[in-house]
Parts: sequence; C-alpha cells; structure tokens
Amino acid sequence: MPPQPQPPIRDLDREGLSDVDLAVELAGTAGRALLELRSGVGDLPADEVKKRGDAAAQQVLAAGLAVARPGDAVLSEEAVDDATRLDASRVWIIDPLDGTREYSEGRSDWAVHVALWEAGSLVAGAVALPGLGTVLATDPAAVAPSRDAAAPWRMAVSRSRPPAIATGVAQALGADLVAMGSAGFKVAAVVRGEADLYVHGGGQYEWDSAAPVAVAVAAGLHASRLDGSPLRYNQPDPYLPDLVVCRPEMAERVLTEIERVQRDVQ
Ligand SMILES: Nc1ncnc2c1ncn2[C@@H]1O[C@H](COP(=O)(O)O)[C@@H](OP(=O)(O)O)[C@H]1O
Ligand SMILES: [Mg+2]
Repeated sequence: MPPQPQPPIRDLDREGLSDVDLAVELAGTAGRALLELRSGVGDLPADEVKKRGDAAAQQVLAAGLAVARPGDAVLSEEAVDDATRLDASRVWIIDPLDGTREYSEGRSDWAVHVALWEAGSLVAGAVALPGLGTVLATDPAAVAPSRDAAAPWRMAVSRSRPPAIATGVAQALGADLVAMGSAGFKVAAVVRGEADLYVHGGGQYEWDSAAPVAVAVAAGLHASRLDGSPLRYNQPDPYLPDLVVCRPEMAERVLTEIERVQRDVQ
C-alpha cells in the first residue's frame, strides 16, 4: 500500500503562529504520523518501511510549510534541491526522518528535524523524538541538567558509521562511547543530559544537523565543525560532513583532543 496522504494540519496559516511554534507543531505531527505508520507495517521489509516513513513525513512537513509559509524556500533530504533557496532570505532545512535505519528496526532513536535559516543563521528549530514522546525546541530552550563532575564523560557516536577518530578521542578524554542512531537523537541526548558530547565525522548533510544544532545552541551548548569553525547552512553544496556538540565548559579540551587524534590518524 503506498503512503496515504495525511490530512492537512488545521489552522497552520493562523495569524500569530511563530516560526518556532510552527516548527514544533510540524515536527510533532510528522513524528506521530511516523509512529502510526510503523504500527501498521506488519512484516514489511525494512527498506519498504524506510521508504514509506521518509515519504509520509516529507508529505506532512512539505504540505504544512506550503500552507503556513508559502513564501519561504525549503531544503529537504527528501525533495529535489531547488537552487532558488540560495537567493532566499528564509529557508526551512528539514530532515523528515533522521535515523531511518533505527526507525525501520522498531527502535526509539530516530527524530524529525525542522529548522529555519534566516539571513545567515539558524533562527528557530524543533527536533521531535517520537520514540520518547517529546519535542525539543529553540524557544522555550531546553535546559541541560547538571552532571556529576566525578562521572566519566559519555560520548555519543553513530552506531552504524562511527567516525575513525571515535575510539582515539574517547580514550584521550577518558570517555565512555555510547552508540546511538540519528544525529538528532544524539544531539538531543547531550541536551537531555544522557550524553556529554557527540562527535561525528566522515559524512553528513545540512538537514542532519540544522535543527539539532539550533536546539543545542539555544540550550547553551557548544556546536561547531570538528576543527572548531562555525557550521554554515544554506550553502550551495549541502554536504556538511562533521560536527561536535558538547557542554560548553568541555569545548576547549574536546577540540584540542580531536585535533591531536586527527593528526595522529592522518
Ligand atoms: N558517512 C556518512 N555519510 C553520509 N551521511 C551520513 C554519514 N554518517 C551518518 N550520516 C547521516 O546522518 C544521520 C545520522 O546517522 P547515524 O545514525 O549513523 O549517526 C543519518 O541520516 P538519515 O537517517 O536521515 O539518512 C545518516 O544518513
Ligand atoms: Mg538525516
């Protein structure tokens, strides 16, 4: 059965709906649609579940943005890239289903990403974590819980494609590696205090990190490329292969160790 068209979300064009509230509503609605779809897939092959999930969530987000913000551009993992976004002042950067593999495996570590880039910066965002029944946003910003200073650091990495430097950086920091799916889920783990840092290298795209980074920065966390330079969005080539998100007090040491380990790996 092909993905069923979702009913339009009501009143998305209502006056006064802020960009961040729109992001939260869209990410949450797409997340619920994904949960519902998964509950009915029976024993469909994983590739079919991935395909249907990507399509269903894209449909919810694209339809919602078309109604609520018809003048804005959109950059999505699940749509053909339209170069007019490069001349637009407002661009929604969305990943309808991040952690597609984990979604298809019935796990909870996947996410829906909705971010708004405006005139050079990420200005609003939401990351839905449907498996946890929650949505993190830029406003109100999340508050990372305090941590036990004596506890070893927990470093989140991809469970299927951990970066080459993962083990070296973890060793240098005395950190325990925690493997999870989805860039959004891993950034959210740092925001939620389930991990202390997330290190990724070797490949990713703007949609994998835009909304998570917006949420993390709003929560006061450090987010940058592995070399410490800023993450830039709405670039001609959306390939944005690496990032580090961590508690701000750790950033200097983390970046120093990443640089050292990268030098040794080369
Ligand atoms: N080396 C790589 N090249 C391209 N994309 C990568 C990548 N490693 C991770 N990603 C993307 O980053 C997201 C999180 O990956 P991971 O779970 O491995 O941390 C996934 O997005 P999607 O699930 O939206 O495709 C995945 O495709
Ligand atoms: Mg993704």
